[in-house]
Amino acid sequence: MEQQLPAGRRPRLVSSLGLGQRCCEVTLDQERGLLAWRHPRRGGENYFVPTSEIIAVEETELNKKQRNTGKWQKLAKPHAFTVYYVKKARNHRWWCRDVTFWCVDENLCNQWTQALKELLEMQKCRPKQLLVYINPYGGKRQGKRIYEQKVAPLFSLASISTDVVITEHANHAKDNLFEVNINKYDGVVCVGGDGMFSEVMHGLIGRMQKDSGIDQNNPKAPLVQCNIRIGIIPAGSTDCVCYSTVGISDPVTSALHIIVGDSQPLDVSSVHHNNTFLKYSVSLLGYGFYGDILKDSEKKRWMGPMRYDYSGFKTFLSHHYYEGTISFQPAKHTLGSPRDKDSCRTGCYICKESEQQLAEQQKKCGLKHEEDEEEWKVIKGKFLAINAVNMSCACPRSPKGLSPAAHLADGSADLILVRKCSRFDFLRHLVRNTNQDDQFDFSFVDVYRVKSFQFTSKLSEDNGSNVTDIGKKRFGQFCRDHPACCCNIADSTWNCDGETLDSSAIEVRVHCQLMKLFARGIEENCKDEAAYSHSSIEHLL
Ligand SMILES: CCCCCCCCCCCCC/C=C/[C@@H](O)[C@H](COP(=O)(O)O)NC(C)=O
Ligand SMILES: Nc1ncnc2c1ncn2[C@@H]1O[C@H](COP(=O)(O)OP(=O)(O)O)[C@@H](O)[C@H]1O
Ligand SMILES: [Ca+2]
Repeated sequence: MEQQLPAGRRPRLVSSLGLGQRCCEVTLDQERGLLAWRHPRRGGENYFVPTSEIIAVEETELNKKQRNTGKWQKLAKPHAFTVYYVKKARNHRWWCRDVTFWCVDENLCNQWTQALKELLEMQKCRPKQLLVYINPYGGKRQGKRIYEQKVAPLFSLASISTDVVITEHANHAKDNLFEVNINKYDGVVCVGGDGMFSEVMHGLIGRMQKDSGIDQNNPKAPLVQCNIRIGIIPAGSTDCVCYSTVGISDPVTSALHIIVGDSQPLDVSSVHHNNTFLKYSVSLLGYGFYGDILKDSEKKRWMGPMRYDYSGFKTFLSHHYYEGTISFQPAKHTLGSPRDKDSCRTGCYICKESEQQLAEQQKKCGLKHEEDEEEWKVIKGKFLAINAVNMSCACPRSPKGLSPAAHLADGSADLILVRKCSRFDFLRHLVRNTNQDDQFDFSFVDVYRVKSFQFTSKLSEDNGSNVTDIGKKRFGQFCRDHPACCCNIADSTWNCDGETLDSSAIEVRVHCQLMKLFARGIEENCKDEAAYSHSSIEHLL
């Protein structure tokens, strides 16, 4: 073994270790945090693992078969250690892989495990204690099984302790988050869909505001950032928040992002009606099409995730449009636009720029909210859908999302207005949400990047403040003068991250980076990475 100690640098371990039946050179560059080896078989394939992506290191006993076939078998009892690490596969999927190295020198083996364990200790962003909420009824009702079989073993491998709550009713997790000793935890994990995530987020953000004496009912209140990260183990029907922040909805991939302690800030919109707080939203706030789908699908929960296809088809055929006024403040602070060709990726410079602006603003005004005199744009019209998205809203049904260029943490939302058009045209727009074509390239679709907006339906304007009750009573009635015109005189419902809102008149404000997830955004495709790892290993070995 060779130890090089250039002045001011941490050592680098280079050893010839056993791997299976052969020998291979293994390098640990402690300064750069890289573990590398060349596989003696598999065509001499190079392996390159950043220590930030090592899950655990364990001393191991080689089993009898391994021992008997090893070339050192007759010399002495070998000593071995196993490294568990993240293996990146296609489509942003991560696996947990392991490799066992051995040698006859016990000291050498200890030196390796010590060095690796010390490097793992230095990863300060990794969680040690997590609070886990499982919705046993989300999606295909597999939440408990998914957690127990796929996630819990990984957490225990990574020495993470957990307190697990299996929810017994809706709002169980949210209410519980107001009572627990939250400072005990490095993060909260939710196992379920977007609705379950929304519940946990409301618990955490609400708890934060309560502890800081902030009144959530004040739409202008400067909210306190929530530094306890949330991890999402996807086990729901749409899993859009997970898919849009990780690139795939896969429980193992998400568990690994939690273990390595990733952090992804997220914009959160607050939704108010008449100075009353209604909800927060991180993904979709949808009126018209997506609101009607959700409302109809709630009655069909027994169908599982299929309910959205059924209700989607039904809602498409009904072709209702809604009249109303939407006013918004364009987001002038951010560098991007909704028609950009590039999308938000890990380390996104547009989101970083917003983070800097936020820090400067907080330095200047502390928690005080700056009075915002910026212009409002007003649009009146008949809409089939009004969608406000804080992130792309990519999900397995719509792989590039409802707004492919939306950013996770730039302090803005994309407001998509789909005006009244023919069924055929609307279908063309919908289909483009599911393929590579541009869903905004239609005369009846407008998209704006905004930092706040308000909506009032024509019905609320006509009836004054007690609109919601009237709207509810009239739901399902149609314009008497034109029975075939699909003009619905009732209101639609807002779909707020998979939950319905009780009011159609709403006031929405985007809060830049109000919370954080155990994620890193979507990574660029791995081709460049492979080239990088190849050159690095050439240099190392
Ligand atoms: C007739 C053809 C319809 C085609 C539509 C294709 C586009 C589908 C894009 C869906 C974007 C969903 C954004 C996320 C919404 C979730 O918050 C919400 C709740 O998800 P959950 O059930 O809690 O996982 N799901 C739905 C469908 O409203
Ligand atoms: N034990 C429970 N029983 C009934 N509803 C629950 C329970 N736990 C959570 N919920 C609620 O179920 C709703 C949907 O859950 P979610 O996990 O998002 O599944 P899905 O993606 O299928 O909609 C959430 O709004 C959540 O508040
Ligand atoms: Ca955003």
